[in-house]
Amino acid sequence: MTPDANLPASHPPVSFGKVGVMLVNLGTPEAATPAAVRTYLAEFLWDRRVVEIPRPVWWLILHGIILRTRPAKSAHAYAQVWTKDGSPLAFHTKAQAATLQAHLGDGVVVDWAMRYGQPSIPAVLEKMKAAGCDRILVAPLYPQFSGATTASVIDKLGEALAAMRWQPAIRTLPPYYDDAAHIEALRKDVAAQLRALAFKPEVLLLSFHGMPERTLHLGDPYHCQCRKTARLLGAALASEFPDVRVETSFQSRFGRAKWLEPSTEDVLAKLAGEGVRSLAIAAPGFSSDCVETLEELAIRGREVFEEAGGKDYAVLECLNAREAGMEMIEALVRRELGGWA
Ligand SMILES: C=CC1=C(C)c2cc3[nH]c(cc4nc(cc5[nH]c(cc1n2)c(C)c5CCC(=O)O)C(CCC(=O)O)=C4C)c(C)c3C=C
Ligand SMILES: [Fe+2]
Ligand SMILES: [Fe+2]
Repeated sequence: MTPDANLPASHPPVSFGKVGVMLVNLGTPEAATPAAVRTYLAEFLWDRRVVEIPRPVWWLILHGIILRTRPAKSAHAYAQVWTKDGSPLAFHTKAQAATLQAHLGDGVVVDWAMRYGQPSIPAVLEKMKAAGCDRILVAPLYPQFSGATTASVIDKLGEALAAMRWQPAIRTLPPYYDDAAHIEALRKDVAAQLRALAFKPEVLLLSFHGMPERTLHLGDPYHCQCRKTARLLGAALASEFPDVRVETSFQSRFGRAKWLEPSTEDVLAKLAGEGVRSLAIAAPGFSSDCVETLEELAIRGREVFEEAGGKDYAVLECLNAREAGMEMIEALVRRELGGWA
C-alpha cells in the first residue's frame, strides 16, 4: 500500500505488509558497574511478576536493603564474564537475531528486545512498525513458561500496544520445553560437547534457573516444564551415553523464601561428597549464556564441586547462536508464521 498523497504533512509515514519477528530475552545491565547493575535491578525487581510481595512493603525492602547491597556484589559477578562486546546475554541475543535474519531472508524483519533495559520492547515495536511491519511474532526465548519470564514479556508487550494508536497484529511463540525440535537441538548440541570433553563425566547435571516454590503451588507450570525437558533430554542422550547419570537441579536462589529444590549448589556438594569425581553441567532453561551460567555455574559451581572433593568439572555452553539452536528457533518461528510469511 502506498502512502496517501492527501495526508497532512504532520502524519507519520504509513506503509504496510511486512512481517516482523521479535526475539525477546530478559535484559542485562548496560555495564558491569554497581550503578548500571542498580538501574537494571531496580526495574527488574520492581516487576510484580518477579516479586509478588505487596508493594509498599517490597518498596521498603528493595530500596532500603537490596539496592544498597546487591549491585556491588552482582557487578563483581558481571565483571568476571563481561566481554569486549558487552554483556554475554545481549551479545548472544543479538547474534541469534542476526543469524535468524540470515536464515529467514529479507522478506521478514527480525530484531531483538529485552524485557528490562535496552533495547526495550516498546522501542523495537515502534521500530518494526516504522519498517512497515503490520504483523509481528513476539518470541520470548524461554523454553519453559513462567510468570516471571514469559508472562512478564507479554505484560510489557500489552502495555506497549496500549500506548499505540495504530498497532500491528500480534502472535506470540508458545513455550517449547518439550517440542521435538527443541529436544533434538539440545541432544545434538550437548552430545557434541560431551564428546569433545577431555574426560568422561559420571554425571550430567541439568541446572535450571529457580523460582519461589510457592509459584508451583499457585499453578505456575515452570517446575513441571523444567522436569519434562530434563526427562526428555536425558532419554534422548541415553543411547549414546548409557553410563552417564542425568540429574536435575535449580540454581540462582534469590531472597528468603523457599525456592525449588534441589538447589544446584547442594547437588554439586552432595554428589562430590558421595564420591562422584567427574561432572558436566548443562543449563537447558537458558537459550543463551549469561551471568548465571558463566559466573554462577562455571566459577562458583566449580569451587563448590572441587571443595567437596570433585575433580573434573565442565560447564557446557548454552545453544547460543550455534547451528543446532538456530535451526530449532527457525523451525519454531516458521511454524508460528504459517499463513503470514
Ligand atoms: C531462565 C529463566 C529465568 C527465570 C525463571 C528467572 C526467575 C527469577 N530470577 C530472579 C532474580 C534474578 N535473576 C537474575 C538474572 C537472570 N535470570 C535469568 C533467567 C530467569 N530468571 C537470566 C537469563 C539472568 C541473567 C541476566 C544477565 O544479565 O546475564 C538476576 C541478576 C543477577 C543477580 O543479581 O544475581 C536476579 C536478581 C527472580 C527473583 C526470579 C523469579 C521470581
Ligand atoms: Fe533470574
Ligand atoms: Fe545468580
